[in-house]
Amino acid sequence: MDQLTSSARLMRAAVFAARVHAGHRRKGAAAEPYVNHVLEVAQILAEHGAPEDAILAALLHDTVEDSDTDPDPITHDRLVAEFGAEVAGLVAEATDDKSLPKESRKALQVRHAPGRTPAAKMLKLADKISNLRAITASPPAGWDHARRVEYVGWAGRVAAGLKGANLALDALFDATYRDAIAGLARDA
Ligand SMILES: Nc1nc2c(ncn2[C@@H]2O[C@H](COP(=O)(O)OP(=O)(O)O)[C@@H](OP(=O)(O)OP(=O)(O)O)[C@H]2O)c(=O)[nH]1
Repeated sequence: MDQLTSSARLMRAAVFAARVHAGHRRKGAAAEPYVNHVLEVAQILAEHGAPEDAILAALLHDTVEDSDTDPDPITHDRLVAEFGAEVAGLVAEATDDKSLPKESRKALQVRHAPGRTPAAKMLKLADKISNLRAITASPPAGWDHARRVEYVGWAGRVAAGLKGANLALDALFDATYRDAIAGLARDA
């Protein structure tokens, strides 16, 4: 990997993610290809001065979590081999333990946020920015108003523990959160 240019590394990660997520769709009514989300998270980071390893990890951040039932799941060791230990470590920080019940996973995201590394904080904050934008623009089919309110409130509690690593991202989260609240108020 070391001899690749940074744009070659980025494109390698983008293609890797596109292949892993080839059969995945977002939950929103528009059912966008899942890879659109990871590209958006990477774009948010690139536009707000995040380190390159965080941008690569953004492209890859759901590859382990979302391939766990595949015949050939993506493992941490595979990411280390393909993209290096730094990037694989950031993906690991952003990966939920899907063996836990959903309520525990959600509580752990809030509890673990303040102790994440700075690059992982940026990645998770950009992830929440993308998910809040999606809640406003194309809410998951079947999510009633109360469920959207619950999600937005929970995302705000996770984000509170992620702030301080990148002030521009903090400000973008706050603006996105305000838009999400305004959207919920309009729909109430
Ligand atoms: N808002 C939104 N979320 C979607 C969409 N499509 C897929 N998702 C995923 O669904 C999760 C929210 O759905 P929930 O029912 O609350 O949780 P779960 O999928 O983890 O069980 C988000 O997790 P998360 O914990 O917020 O993010 P992550 O840390 O897993 O990436 C996100 O990864 C979409 O169109 N809009």
